[in-house]
Amino acid sequence: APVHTDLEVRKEPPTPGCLDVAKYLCAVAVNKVSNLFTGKKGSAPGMGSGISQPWLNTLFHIRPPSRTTNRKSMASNFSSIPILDWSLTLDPATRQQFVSQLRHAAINVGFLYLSNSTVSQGTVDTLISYIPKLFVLPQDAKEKIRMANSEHFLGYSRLGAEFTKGKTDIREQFDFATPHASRWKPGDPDHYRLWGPSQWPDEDLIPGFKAAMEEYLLQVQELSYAVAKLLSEALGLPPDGLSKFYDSPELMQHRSKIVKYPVVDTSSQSDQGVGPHYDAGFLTILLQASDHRGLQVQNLSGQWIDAPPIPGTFVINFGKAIEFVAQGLARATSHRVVSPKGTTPRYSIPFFQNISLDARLAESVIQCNLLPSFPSFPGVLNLVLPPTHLVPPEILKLRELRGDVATTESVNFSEFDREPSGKVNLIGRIKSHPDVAQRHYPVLFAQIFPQGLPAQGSAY
Ligand SMILES: O=C(O)CCC(=O)C(=O)O
Ligand SMILES: [Fe+2]
Repeated sequence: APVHTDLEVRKEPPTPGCLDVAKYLCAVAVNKVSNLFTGKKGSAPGMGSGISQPWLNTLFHIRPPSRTTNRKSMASNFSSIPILDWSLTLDPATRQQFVSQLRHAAINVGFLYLSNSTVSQGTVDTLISYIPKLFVLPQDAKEKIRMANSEHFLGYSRLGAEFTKGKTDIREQFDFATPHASRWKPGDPDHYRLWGPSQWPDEDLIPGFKAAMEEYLLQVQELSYAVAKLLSEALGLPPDGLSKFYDSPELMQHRSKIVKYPVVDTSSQSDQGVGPHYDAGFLTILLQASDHRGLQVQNLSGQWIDAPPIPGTFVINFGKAIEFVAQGLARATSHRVVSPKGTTPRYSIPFFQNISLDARLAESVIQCNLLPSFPSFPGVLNLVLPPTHLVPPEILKLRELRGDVATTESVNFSEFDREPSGKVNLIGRIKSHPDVAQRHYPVLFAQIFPQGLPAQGSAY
């Protein structure tokens, strides 16, 4: 598979000339004025303006987060994951304390535990009680809802179907998502087909499971929006500062999966539950659904730190999309799962909060880079650009205090600098599940896998 490293994609673009700058500003102005007439929400044009993205990167000093070896001391390096108490958010006297802790976790760790969240423990316990029943369903009942049936990449993946970094991931899983009717119609881009209905196991084989999972997804979805508001404040923005990246709730779909990591015996050559990777979106909310260690998180200098299950908590981590729009201030942290030892499997339920399929992240970075460069022409600029910074410069400075981050083995979701979010996610899904892609997205499949179907997909 043509897997790019972050460094490979960041080739030096040609230096733009005055004419190019003028061309860009004209394109922005036309876009802005046409938005006034069409009533569309304003956004600076990027790829759509006929100007290449690498060049926009140079023009507006877009600097994707660096992942080179350490140059500075790691004063803030971490050896454990902070635990944040959601009940602090309920009292105006302590809310700001939570926001500060969230800021620290987002900038310096990229992971946190959340206790006392809004998700009911009863809902969690009910869902956990279904997990063993789900995996002992007869194999033909599982295959009936296999992912290959679904252009939305939802459904069952048998053990060993994926790999990361050239090695098989030893896990079995069911992908489900929040309810959604596909918006795609002929002529729409392929990535609109990414979201659509889940495939559920037969109700009479596992009565009540669908309702339990849907209730869980609903509550975790609510929590994810509430966390995004606080994260926005932690990044120095108003509570709704990230809301432009989401469509209205009925147009959004968020994805989750129920994962089983079987025990591998000591003679096994591999204990890779899932190999090192980043998550894609803004937030992942993970339920560790059994009492097994296995999740590990890479700290700033590249050491693997355990994130053991803590009863009554969720693990929250940040994905490549938020790292990109926050210009590396919030970290997408590399993580992996090591297979459990002992006699019982490890279970987990990650929930991946999506952003709008149409969100073009590079454009929000352009806006916040351009404004401080031309402080003396605010009137003119207000005409051509929305007067919003994404992350205020004084908060962005905290990135420098953190220092650089060690090189990691994780490589994925590097296309946010040029593709809409939906396309980036679709590419990730195609690489993870090439058999599904070959069936439902033959053109993109052929671009990504010109040699044909690889033996396995690479789990993202
Ligand atoms: O199972 C876990 O604890 C984490 C899984 C994970 O990182 C993922 O599927 O993206
Ligand atoms: Fe992950």
